[in-house]
Amino acid sequence: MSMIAAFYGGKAILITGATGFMGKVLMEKLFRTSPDLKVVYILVRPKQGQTLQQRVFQILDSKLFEKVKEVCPNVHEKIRAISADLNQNDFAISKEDMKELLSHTNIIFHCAATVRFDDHLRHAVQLNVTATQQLLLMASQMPKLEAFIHISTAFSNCNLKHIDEVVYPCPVEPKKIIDSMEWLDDAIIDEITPKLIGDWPNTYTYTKALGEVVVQQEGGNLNIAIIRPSIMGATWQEPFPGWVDNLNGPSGLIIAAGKGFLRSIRATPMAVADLIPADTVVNLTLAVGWYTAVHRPKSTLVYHCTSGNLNPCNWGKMGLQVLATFEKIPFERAFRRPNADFTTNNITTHYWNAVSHRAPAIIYDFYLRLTGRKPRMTKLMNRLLRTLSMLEYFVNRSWEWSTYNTEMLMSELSPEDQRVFNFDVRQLNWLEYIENYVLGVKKYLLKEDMAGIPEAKQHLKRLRNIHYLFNTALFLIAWRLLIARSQVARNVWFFIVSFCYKFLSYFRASSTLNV
Ligand SMILES: CCCCCCCCCCCCCCCCCCCCCCCCCCCC(=O)SCCNC(=O)CCNC(=O)[C@H](O)C(C)(C)COP(=O)(O)OP(=O)(O)OC[C@H]1O[C@@H](n2cnc3c(N)ncnc32)[C@H](O)[C@@H]1OP(=O)(O)O
Ligand SMILES: NC(=O)C1=CN([C@@H]2O[C@H](COP(=O)(O)OP(=O)(O)OC[C@H]3O[C@@H](n4cnc5c(N)ncnc54)[C@H](OP(=O)(O)O)[C@@H]3O)[C@@H](O)[C@H]2O)C=CC1
Repeated sequence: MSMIAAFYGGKAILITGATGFMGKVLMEKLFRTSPDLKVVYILVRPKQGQTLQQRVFQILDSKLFEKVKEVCPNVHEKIRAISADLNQNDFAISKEDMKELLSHTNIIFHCAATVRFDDHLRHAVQLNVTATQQLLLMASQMPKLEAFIHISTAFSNCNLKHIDEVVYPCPVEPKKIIDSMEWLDDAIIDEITPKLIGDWPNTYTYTKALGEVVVQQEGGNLNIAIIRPSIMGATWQEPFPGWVDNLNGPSGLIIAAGKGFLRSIRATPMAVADLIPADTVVNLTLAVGWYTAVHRPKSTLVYHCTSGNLNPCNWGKMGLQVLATFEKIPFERAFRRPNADFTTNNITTHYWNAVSHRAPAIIYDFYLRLTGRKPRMTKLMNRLLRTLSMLEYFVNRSWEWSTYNTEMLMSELSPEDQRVFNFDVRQLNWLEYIENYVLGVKKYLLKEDMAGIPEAKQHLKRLRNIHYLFNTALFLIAWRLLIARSQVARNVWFFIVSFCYKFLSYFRASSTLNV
């Protein structure tokens, strides 16, 4: 019997960010392994055109929850969606709901965050720092609370090269940042943002670092742990391989490459691609929840959920495997044949962006205009280039994350828990994982049917022929223009033609002799 699964039985669990990528995988695993848990409270913000219940049903109706519905048929009764907006005071939770949360909650998993790299500092601070502070305050009023698990990111200290499992101080105290956001106007915040974030690459990683400091400073007597996942990718094994439902991290780029839009990316092939499957993160998170509640460590422990130091894979290997998978499992209606490459300096990056990204987009938009349709490719391409420029920081550097706490926790688990809540990335076969990831992107993100693969392959063959035809025509036109203008080119041309003629004459003469 799994001790961790048994621990969550009968518990009231509060999850923020349950409608997000990690939150869904976390809920799924909780219900599948501890169907006898008491209730899962989820803080959900109302979305235009969707009630809270509709949002919950949409999640439960997805393929991700198929197994859960078998082991926990009354799962919908155990999820209690609470209307909440983490941007508001007291999260805009009603008095009755707040009372219920405060009096019942046993464990908190704080996953909600803004993960946008380019978010305005005010918004990023509000969600990633102030909301964390407010949640801690709520937690301190929960008499039955056993553990508070805060999800951060391994990149919260990406301004360092070697990162230990400790909370690092920030140059400006989070409290001062929170205060200043209250009275500074947007224009001034825009102006001081680069100075404030200093050597952090974006507001996301900076505010996640501030969030950790808040957790450490304001955790009081709570049993707290911080988990730092690296780049969360599709599921590895559970509930099935390849599940993914948003475009963050590599997923968006896999689509862009598979559809033929992405032709080159500025990346260092040998840099470590620190991907971590979402189910691995969730297994560690649940194990940490158990350990923190049962063993009550004296200080706040930080757990790195990374792959680089235990089972490293680099971007070169990952990119090649992604491309190899497109050969077997192509995406439908590709714009061009998937064929991307890495560039390593500014000049080649600009060159390939112009030749392989912007030029085809302009040509295609021209064609759309000619055929009376609305041009859209240039806009899409500009968006892709903007995304690439934001991700570049992470694919041209390597970091070392120590994993002492994570390894310690692994050794604390019973063999059964090590199996059921497996977070040992040494067992991960990257090539297999990446193939399943690409397949998952096709099935769950693009919603493409596997039956369409032969047609997709045919389409790619047509694109290849068009590509050859286009290149040949381009070469002939260029050559013709060159010959018209340059004596040297003419001489080369006559030399080639006479050489070919002589070769053919010789070949014909020798074949006649043989007869
Ligand atoms: C020697 C060998 C050579 C071999 C060569 C082989 C080369 C092969 C290459 C092939 C394949 C490539 C695969 C591997 C490459 C991997 C690169 C991976 C990079 C990973 C970097 C991760 C960084 C990790 C940091 C920390 C991790 C975390 O803690 S948090 C999670 C990370 N957060 C994110 O990823 C969020 C990023 N997104 C944003 O910040 C914003 O969305 C944006 C700034 C990118 C865009 O903002 P914008 O306002 O313009 O748009 P938005 O409103 O958000 O969306 C508009 C439309 O664009 C779609 N969208 C959104 N995000 C993405 C995305 N990441 N990629 C693509 N498209 C995206 C969105 O859905 C919208 O679409 P519509 O609804 O249709 O309008
Ligand atoms: N994805 C990754 O690669 C990594 C993620 N992380 C961390 O893991 C955690 C989960 O990330 P992930 O699941 O990918 O993120 P998602 O963007 O998929 O999910 C974010 C969640 O936060 C919720 N949320 C955002 N704003 C509010 C608000 N104002 N009020 C209430 N809820 C809100 C979202 O709700 P809604 O559905 O309404 O938008 C959603 O449920 C985050 O803390 C992130 O920093 C760490 C490392 C890597």
